[in-house]
Amino acid sequence: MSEQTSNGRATAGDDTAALDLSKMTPPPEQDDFAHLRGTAAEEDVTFDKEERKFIRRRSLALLWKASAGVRGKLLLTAIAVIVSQAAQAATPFIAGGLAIDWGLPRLIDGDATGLWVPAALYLICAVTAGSLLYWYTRMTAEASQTMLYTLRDEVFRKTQALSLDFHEDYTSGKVISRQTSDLEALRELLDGGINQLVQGIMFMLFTTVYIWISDIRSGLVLLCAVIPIYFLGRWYQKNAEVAYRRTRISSARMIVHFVESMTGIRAVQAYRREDARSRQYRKLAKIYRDDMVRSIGLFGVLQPSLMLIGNLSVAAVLLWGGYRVLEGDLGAGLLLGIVLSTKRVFQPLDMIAMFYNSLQSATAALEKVSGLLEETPNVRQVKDPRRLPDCAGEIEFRDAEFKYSADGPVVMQKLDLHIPAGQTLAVVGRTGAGKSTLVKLLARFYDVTSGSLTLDGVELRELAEDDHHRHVAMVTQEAFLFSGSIRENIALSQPDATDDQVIEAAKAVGAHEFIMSLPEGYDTDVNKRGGRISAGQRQLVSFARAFLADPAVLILDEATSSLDLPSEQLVQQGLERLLGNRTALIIAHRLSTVAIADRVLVIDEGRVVEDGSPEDLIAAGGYFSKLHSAWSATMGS
Ligand SMILES: Nc1ncnc2c1ncn2[C@@H]1O[C@H](COP(=O)(O)OP(=O)(O)OP(=O)(O)O)[C@@H](O)[C@H]1O
Repeated sequence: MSEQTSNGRATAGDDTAALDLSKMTPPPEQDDFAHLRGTAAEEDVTFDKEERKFIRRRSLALLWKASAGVRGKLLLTAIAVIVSQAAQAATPFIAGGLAIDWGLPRLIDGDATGLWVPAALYLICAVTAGSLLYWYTRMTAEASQTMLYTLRDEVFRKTQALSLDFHEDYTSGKVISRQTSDLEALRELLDGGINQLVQGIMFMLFTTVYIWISDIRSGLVLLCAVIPIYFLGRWYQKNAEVAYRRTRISSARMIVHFVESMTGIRAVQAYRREDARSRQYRKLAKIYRDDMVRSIGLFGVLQPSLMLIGNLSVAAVLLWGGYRVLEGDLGAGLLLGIVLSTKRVFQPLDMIAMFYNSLQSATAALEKVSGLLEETPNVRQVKDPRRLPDCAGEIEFRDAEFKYSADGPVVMQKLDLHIPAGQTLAVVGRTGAGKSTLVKLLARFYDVTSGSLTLDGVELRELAEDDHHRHVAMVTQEAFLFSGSIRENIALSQPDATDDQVIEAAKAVGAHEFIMSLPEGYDTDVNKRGGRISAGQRQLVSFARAFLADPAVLILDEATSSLDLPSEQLVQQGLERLLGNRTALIIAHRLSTVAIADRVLVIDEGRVVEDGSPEDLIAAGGYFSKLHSAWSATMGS
């Protein structure tokens, strides 16, 4: 099917989807966590132990997969961080223990080694730490940006691939929130966080080791500090996990509301809903603000508490060490080194706490992103699809039934319908009758729930996706135009089309004249001033697009009253030229369209209630006959 209906669905054998977590999902009957799969539990805030484990595993699996191309780099970075931090942690001991206790007496005796040995060692450590810092900062940036690129790409690919039913529930606002604010939270973690963490831990580790080697009793003081730090960490983790999950949910709700208000700006302004929408937005923004304040508040407790523990430890080391210096048990230089190190050993805690903070935020974001990537499209291509190189356009529904969801109502009752190749079929019926559902099945936005639907005798769900794309095109009511020139918009279905082919298609549907009257003709940008075109002109561009695609079957969701009479006539002529001798299904809202149809199908409550030529149905005096009279009356005929 041509682009206009294409939702780029994923195929079963799609290997480019390296991060597609749905491939790891067991069949539902063997799945203990079916209720957490995909985006199902996205709005939940608390989980039991097993559920949390499952969600964490899924998030880590995603990170692991996203790191596939950069694991070597990450390992090298880790080694560089370790060496650099070891060098940096050694400097207070070179300045203290080595320079003062060992070097100074020698220097006083006139021995220059007392000066240059500590100086050279200090220089080596400083240069090593500095140059490695430069190198691993770059490496981390490269690795983290590569991972984010992979994730961004995958979120885009996945959301495009998911079937229409998913998007009808999930809304574009949520997708935008996943793609922007969630990935941004991850960026913060990957960009600086991990680096800081390894750096901090290593620095603390080496400094602690140096302190232990230099003086075991001061080391013991440090060990005591670990106990309150451990409990503080546990407390923070438990509370921050829930708090940050809440912020992801409230942030997504805020973005959804924003996107809806902006995409529906015409309706908002037409119905004067600006104030109401603003009020609602303010309410959601306030919830988000409060959630953020709560999570930052937790961090506000963590950070000063860590600082307090650090300062108390320094005081204890200084006090105890000072007494021992007085007793001649400890060198003054060494005490200086130990105190300096003890003070420094707690410095990275600040950084680690920050990391922990961004980790909690990123974990909550990762949970959502990994859930999205675990979703499976309902409409998929089978493993060995059937090919249909040439298509006449014969369509057959046999015993076909359809429900939008397993527990929902039957929207299309057992349908038997044969549409011979080349026939123009107008589908009419009251609102909610099931007209769009019928054509959506043919466009394969959904698969029939039972029975069969074939194109030239080939079951649609077995048909190769590209063949379906080529043979079936849908022109939607909205006639969506993408940013770019008119030429690009027409050539959307056939990017390799020559300029002559594009012009020929435009001429065929009667769009050439108005295009030539635009400031830059076919090169006019549809989103720029002067490039803005009317609803009828949009329809003509989309007809030209469909004409160029040259499908065997054309589906048309006809525009309703948005057209004035001259535009309607223009569009009508374009439509007739577009139809040619293709098979066409038109959801008809106009008398003129019904007049050119070979056959009319009246649908009511998911059933075909009338089926025949327009003349026969008018003569029969049923629903169509009444509709026809009503339409004729409004046309003044
Ligand atoms: N995505 C969906 N999920 C669940 N039910 C749906 C969905 N889309 C449509 N329906 C239901 O299916 C029925 C048929 O809808 P459909 O859109 O096919 O009607 P229609 O004849 O095209 O109406 P209209 O002329 O107003 O566009 C309606 O009862 C509608 O509520």
